[in-house]
Amino acid sequence: MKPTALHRSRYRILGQIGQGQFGRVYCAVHRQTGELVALKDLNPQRFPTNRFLREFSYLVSLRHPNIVSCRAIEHHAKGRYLVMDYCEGGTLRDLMDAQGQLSLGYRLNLITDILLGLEHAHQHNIIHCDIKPENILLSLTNQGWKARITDFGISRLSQQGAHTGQDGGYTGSPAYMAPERSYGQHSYACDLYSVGIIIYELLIGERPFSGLPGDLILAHLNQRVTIPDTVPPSLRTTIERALEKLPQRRFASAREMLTDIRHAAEVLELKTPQRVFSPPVLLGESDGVEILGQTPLRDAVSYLAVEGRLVYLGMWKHLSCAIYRDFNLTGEAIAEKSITLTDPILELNLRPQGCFILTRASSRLPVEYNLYCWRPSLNVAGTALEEYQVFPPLQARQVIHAIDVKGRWLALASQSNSKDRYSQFQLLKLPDLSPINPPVRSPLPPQLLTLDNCHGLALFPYQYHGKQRTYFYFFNRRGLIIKGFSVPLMLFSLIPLPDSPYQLFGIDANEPDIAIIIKLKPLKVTRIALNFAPKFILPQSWGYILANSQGQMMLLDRDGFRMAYVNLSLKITAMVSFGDSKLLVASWSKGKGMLSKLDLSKVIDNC
Ligand SMILES: Nc1ncnc2c1ncn2[C@@H]1O[C@H](COP(=O)(O)OP(=O)(O)OP(=O)(O)O)[C@@H](O)[C@H]1O
Repeated sequence: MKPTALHRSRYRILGQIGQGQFGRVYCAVHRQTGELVALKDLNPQRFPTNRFLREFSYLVSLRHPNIVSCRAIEHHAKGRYLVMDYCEGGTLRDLMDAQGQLSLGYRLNLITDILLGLEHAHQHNIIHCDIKPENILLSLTNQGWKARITDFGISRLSQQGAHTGQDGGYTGSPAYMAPERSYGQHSYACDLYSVGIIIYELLIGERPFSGLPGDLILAHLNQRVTIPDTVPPSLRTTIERALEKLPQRRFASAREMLTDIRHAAEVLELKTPQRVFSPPVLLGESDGVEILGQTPLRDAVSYLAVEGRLVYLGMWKHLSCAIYRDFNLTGEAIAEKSITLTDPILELNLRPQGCFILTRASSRLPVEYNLYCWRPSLNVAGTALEEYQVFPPLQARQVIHAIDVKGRWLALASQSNSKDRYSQFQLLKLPDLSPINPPVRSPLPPQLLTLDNCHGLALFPYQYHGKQRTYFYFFNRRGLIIKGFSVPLMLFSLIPLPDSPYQLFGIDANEPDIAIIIKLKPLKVTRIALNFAPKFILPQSWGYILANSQGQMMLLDRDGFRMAYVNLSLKITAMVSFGDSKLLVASWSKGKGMLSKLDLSKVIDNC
């Protein structure tokens, strides 16, 4: 249940991100500035005031890019929140668990971030006492992830010295706990030991010791750390020194450990900035793709769309619709209809009313956009019929549009003149195009998209002073624009998942072989390394089909985990999915075209 007092607060809650021992954590956006924050709801019954004040006092005194800062306390009817910087990438644990293999340089960058944050805390006499991947959050930057330390709930001031029993039982995590912690000693070296375990885990893929808490404590005290030969020698010595049993034998400070890591990176000739991920290992060609049928094509098809048993094929100014016997598109088409438009096709959108076609006449001035709705059908006698609607022309230099999922309204941003980067943004009722709201002046968004039948999204990617961000503005069906938030990425086009439209998929414009999944409520960003830059992105109920024009195809599940890599060996010009696991692929090679009907179910079942 959302806390009611927040409705009147400066923040609008986007969703719950997590649940700690002491209360829930929400992702919220500042209503005026669009800044994202995490609101940590600290239940006064479960979170003692002394612990709350301790965490708060530590956090406000620590201002560093690698520490999650606390900005304020927000009081509400049932308690209080810590207002904190929001980290959209989740925890380091999430990144370690994700399938994408982080490049070595990038893993060292993350360690560097943690040590920079720790150095700052130690300079303020604060020992964190619970460094572990779950307490390292990730913020998105133009260069990738930035690691930031959080959760100073059991931290201590270094002057507090060695004593036990004041933590109320919150003594840290045994897997990352330095040996001396088990007999109540705290020093900066404890935190460096925990970083040593994280390095071990990041490089080797598992922790040096495992077992129940008691076994772990004994292992930290007595067991030798064995480091596999795969670890480069320069990093082996770093780990050995960080994991020394005696604190005085470890690095003297976070700065010293940092220098050591940087030296190791130099020895290994790891250049910065590093790619985030190593290219994924190809999963091999799959012979699981079944060809259900192939039909020759006369032209190179640029648009393909399927609605029930209707298949639309678009090329230049021509659109044809093949009508099949059933939804599996079995056999040959039983009827066909086609139209030739005055101008080239720019976009096709299937809605319950039919196929909305946007064309652009750039050879005439002023440039004219035309919207049509075309609906072929079959009568009981088996004759193909058609209904056709032409909307009034839109004269503008550039038009960006999105049609509501039920085809009841159209969001339109039109720019009349190239010197003016602003556009008129308006919602129009369909089918008569009567205005819903007076036009609003806004920069021209490269993409408008509808999320559900009441809400849409406008994307505004910007670049200034070398920094890049994409702003998300939401609008409702009455044309009211709600300022959203921004992410430090250049995104020009996002695709919603059909049954979960608040999950968007896109490609980082700066790294075209990195896919981005953005969950909007609450905001969570995932980056996925691909083997290629996809040209075709087909969202499915189970995940995503990605392909390039050379026929390389990758299947991802809904969270971006790689399921399969397939080489279709086709020069693809257009593709569309139908059913839950079937594809229609239009290809063109050496003057010959082919429409292939493929079944991916075996590939999907094998994943
Ligand atoms: N500033 C933040 N930005 C983004 N996500 C956050 C932020 N703070 C916390 N979270 C998310 O909320 C979850 C819960 O965090 P919280 O700090 O309350 O609990 P915890 O670390 O799991 O446990 P504990 O109660 O022991 O501190 C975390 O796992 C993390 O994913």
